[in-house]
Amino acid sequence: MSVTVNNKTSLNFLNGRWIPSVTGEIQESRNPANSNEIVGTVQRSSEVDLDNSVKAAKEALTAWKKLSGPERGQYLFKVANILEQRLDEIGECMTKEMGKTFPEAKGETKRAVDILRYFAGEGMRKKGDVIPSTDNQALMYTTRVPLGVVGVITPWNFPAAIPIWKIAPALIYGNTVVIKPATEAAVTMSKIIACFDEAGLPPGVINMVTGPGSKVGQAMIDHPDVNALTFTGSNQTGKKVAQGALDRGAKYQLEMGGKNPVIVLDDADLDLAVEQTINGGLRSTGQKCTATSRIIVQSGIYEQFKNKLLEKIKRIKIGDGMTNEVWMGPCASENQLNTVMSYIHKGSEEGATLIAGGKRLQDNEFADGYYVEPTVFENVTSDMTIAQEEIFGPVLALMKAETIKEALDLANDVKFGLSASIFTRNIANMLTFIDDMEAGLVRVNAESAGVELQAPFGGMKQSSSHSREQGQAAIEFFTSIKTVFVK
Ligand SMILES: NC(=O)C1=CN([C@@H]2O[C@H](COP(=O)(O)OP(=O)(O)OC[C@H]3O[C@@H](n4cnc5c(N)ncnc54)[C@H](O)[C@@H]3O)[C@@H](O)[C@H]2O)C=CC1
Ligand SMILES: O=C(O)CCC(=O)C(=O)O
Repeated sequence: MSVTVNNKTSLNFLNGRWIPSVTGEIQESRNPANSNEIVGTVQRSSEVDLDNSVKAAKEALTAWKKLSGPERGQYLFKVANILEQRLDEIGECMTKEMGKTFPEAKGETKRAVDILRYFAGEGMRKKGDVIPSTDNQALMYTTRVPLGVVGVITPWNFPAAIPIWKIAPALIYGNTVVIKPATEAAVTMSKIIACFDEAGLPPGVINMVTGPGSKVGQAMIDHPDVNALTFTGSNQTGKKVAQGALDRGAKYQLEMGGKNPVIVLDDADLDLAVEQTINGGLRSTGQKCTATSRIIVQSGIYEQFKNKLLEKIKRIKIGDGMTNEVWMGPCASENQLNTVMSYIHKGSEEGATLIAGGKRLQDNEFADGYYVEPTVFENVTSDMTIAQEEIFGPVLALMKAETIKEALDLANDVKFGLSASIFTRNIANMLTFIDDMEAGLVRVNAESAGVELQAPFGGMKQSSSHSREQGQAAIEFFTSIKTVFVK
């Protein structure tokens, strides 16, 4: 098989200039649908590059934070307009780089445009309150100030939306930014950063350094001039971010894993429940932190639900996300494929019953990609690894419950608490679920994934650092409150 190479090498973006890493090293980004295709190359940077970018961000801070909110907003509107003109180009790059289907990739890029516009508008909104003082001759009020240099560490599963929902609020509230994107999505990120460059943001306001998390990411965690860190990714890395930030008193925010349940009760609309379970569990090849991974079904409709689910899963078209009819693409990388396969083996070893899928696809058009069949287990018990750990792949675990109480006990019996949904027509059951489900995002008669940019997003338990991102919640992380007393 011949190797297709896109010769374009993406550079780091530092102080308003595109420059190579001081290491002189580069790293390939390959298409997970066809590993012979090199999508681009990115800089394999070092701690020195990171340090240089933080210096640039620090220097740019004074002038950037002195601009008015509406002035900063104008820059973000410009970025949004440029990005909007490139939905196809960036969507295609995303599909080729990490495998999600083109409609999903383009939709996500459009979401990034909307996020930019939302936060651009925030520049016009109030950032404080007048509070009555006990002294009737005094004026007391709150205002908000930026944190300084914000370090952004992002994963590969949402290459546009996640970086933008961190960068846009950071910038609008007057911070400057250094981003270290996941290497698996770094070519896409550099195309997005090009939109900031073309919008003419002052040099140093936004900087991008690509490279290994263990070097560049760790250097960002440890850097004394990075005032705050915002992270999305695995729990393992999240803990390192938190510990490092705590050690030096930096502010931090983490969004991490999920083990999200769907509860299907006897009175549910079964067709809707099946459709939404598949959307929530298998879209993006199950690589969302809000993806459905456990399906807890009430015993009265268990067999009926299972049969409908299996019937529908059989019809899923798998393949290269750039092909029109394809519904599910490959895993994002060989590493991720191996992780998913190891969980599938573990599921069988621990006694769950494999009732659909379970294999890597390697014949014909799948030969050079990281494809895995949509997989369903039943007879899954809560003590099994596949019922407890985040798999991040197209693997569903069916569990049976007699009552809503039992279903909720199972649903809550994990260390995570990101998202959850229930299918029922009974309002009392809906309200019980809304009250008792330990998750930051609870959804009724809708899939477990589905984040809206204007609403707070974040998890309970070990899914997050208990903070929220997006919507009005973003100001809480990206600013510091000052209480002012004037007499
Ligand atoms: N909650 C979510 O949205 C995501 C969860 N994951 C979970 O994590 C698993 C592993 O995926 P990875 O890509 O390896 O996640 P990861 O947590 O290693 O990577 C996320 C980001 O952190 C960076 N990073 C890695 N090590 C670092 C360190 N020591 N210091 C600072 N930054 C560091 C990476 O380069 C990347 O930019 C997945 O199988 C999935 O379960 C992965 C991506 C997103
Ligand atoms: O934005 C979304 O649709 C989901 C976000 C998510 O699942 C993730 O961060 O992995």
